[in-house]
Amino acid sequence: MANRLIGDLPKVGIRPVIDGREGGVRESLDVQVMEMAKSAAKFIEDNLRYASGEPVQCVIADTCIGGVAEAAMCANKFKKEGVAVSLTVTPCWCYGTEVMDTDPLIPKAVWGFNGTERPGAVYLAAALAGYTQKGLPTFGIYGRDVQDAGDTSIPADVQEKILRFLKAGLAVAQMNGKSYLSVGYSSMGIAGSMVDSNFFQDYLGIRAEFVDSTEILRRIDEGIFDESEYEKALAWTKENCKEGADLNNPEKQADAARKQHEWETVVKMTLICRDLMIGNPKLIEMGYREEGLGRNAILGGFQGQRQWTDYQPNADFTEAILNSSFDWNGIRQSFIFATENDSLNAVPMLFGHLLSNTAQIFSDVRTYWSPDAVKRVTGKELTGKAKNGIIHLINSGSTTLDATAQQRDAEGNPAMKPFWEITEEEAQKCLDNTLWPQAIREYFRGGGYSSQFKTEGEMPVTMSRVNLVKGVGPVLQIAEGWTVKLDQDIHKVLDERTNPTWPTTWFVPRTNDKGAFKDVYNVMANWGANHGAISYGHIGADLITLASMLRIPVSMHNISDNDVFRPSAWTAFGEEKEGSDYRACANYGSLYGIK
Ligand SMILES: C[C@H](O)[C@@H](O)[C@@H](O)C(=O)CO
Ligand SMILES: [Mn+2]
Repeated sequence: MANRLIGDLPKVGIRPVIDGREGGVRESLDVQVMEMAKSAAKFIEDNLRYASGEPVQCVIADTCIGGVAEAAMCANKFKKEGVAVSLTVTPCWCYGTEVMDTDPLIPKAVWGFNGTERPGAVYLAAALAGYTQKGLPTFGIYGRDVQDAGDTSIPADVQEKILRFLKAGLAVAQMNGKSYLSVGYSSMGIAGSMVDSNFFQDYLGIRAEFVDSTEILRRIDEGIFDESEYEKALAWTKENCKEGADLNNPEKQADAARKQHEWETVVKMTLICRDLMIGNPKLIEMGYREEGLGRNAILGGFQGQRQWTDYQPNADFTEAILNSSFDWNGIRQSFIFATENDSLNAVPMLFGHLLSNTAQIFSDVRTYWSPDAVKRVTGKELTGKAKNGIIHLINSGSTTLDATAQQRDAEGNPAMKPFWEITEEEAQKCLDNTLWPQAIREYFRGGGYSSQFKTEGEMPVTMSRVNLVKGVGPVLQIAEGWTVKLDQDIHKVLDERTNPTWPTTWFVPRTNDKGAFKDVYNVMANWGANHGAISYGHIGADLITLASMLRIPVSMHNISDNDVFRPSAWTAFGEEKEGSDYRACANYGSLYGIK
């Protein structure tokens, strides 16, 4: 397990704040306050991991913070230690603005212990008023039930909020300073593939890097890849990636020599795209230092259609393998690599990956199938979760093989797990449940191999998407729901009406009878673009928290109001949560934008 990007992993800073009155009050609290910080740190280190697998690291201030000097000492320590998210904790009254964390770029929360002997919760209210007055949005955490003064346990509702805040805060920190790698540029007029470097820079702290697709040809032609890894990768591919039926018209079918060439090319493309993203020390040894350094890319996309795919094998294999949690080198952290260079779908994939540590599905949000239409074309009824209609998620390339639903959670349910929990057998099953048919040459003149599978199980998932709206900026949409397994007869008829060489996921969003979630049809009708990013698990509430940190308003979601956790200042923008979110995001503006 290793962080493969340049830059240290961001740490969580814990700030124990205290009533600074020495000569009785402070002394009576010092131990308890520091204990609260230590128990928070232990809880965090035991429960959270970075996407690269390491346990999250905490740093605690050297002393409790009773006033501005100790606040400055703490800020100094945090800077040296690489703290990027801060959690202030206290069971007692402290001096609001005197002990605050004033770094505007660090996501921050204050946990005020709900006791009444020493009023932590009343400090919390004073502190949050100060943060709001100074334009430093901060999350307030305060347990529902009063605890006894000596109680060092963390109640469940507080635990949930701490984890939600930190997952989102660490996602903000992990992406900051990294790159989006655009291989090629705009694909078939898809607006999301007209990569907006100002959006990436201002909202995410990510630089957009552009590499023309000819660089891939150069590296293939000049042998700028690790030849020994290529041999290993090709042998592994031959053994583990079974070729599917060639559904091209006979006159369009490639001959065996061409097919062999295409396999070799797509394997080389995979190595090269990965090297472009994160570099490769082997290339440096080979004398290609510039290439070997890579581009520090935490996400990327491949234009493909059409200039590349009209001429060369498509990148479906490359994208699918990079987005999976395993390859010829074994089980590893998945990459985030969008097809059609749809950067606005790569971003929610990155959000999902950093929040859940799992591989992500990229898909066209292709068809809404009503129960009546399914009945008409198959003669059969949709049942179970699917009974009110389904959305067909399908696309060439990019869908992670983890989405075959061959991994199992602790209870034996289908799952997509963080890579360190995936077993060799599970990875093998994902591969065994995938075929690789030749690309349909009417679409892909240069050929290539698409992954073909269906998501064989019911899993909780969350679909999300960023859209850029002129005059507003980015907005995020979120739909929690489930993948569903259809009767094979229904699946076959519906799948064959589309492109049966591609991976299929049947999705049912959770509906609630109102607005965009009135029914399944309305979810599809309200989706802002042709693509969706689908993450394992119900992570909608985490996405909402993350979006608020990045000042990206959420335009559509089906999360219960009780789970919406945003900086306390949002309440000052009105009671109706969607409107207040837009106003708050507009007021604070992008996190990294220089105005
Ligand atoms: C082959 C086609 O051009 C597909 O790539 C197309 O349906 C899309 O995926 C559009 O996003
Ligand atoms: Mn597409």
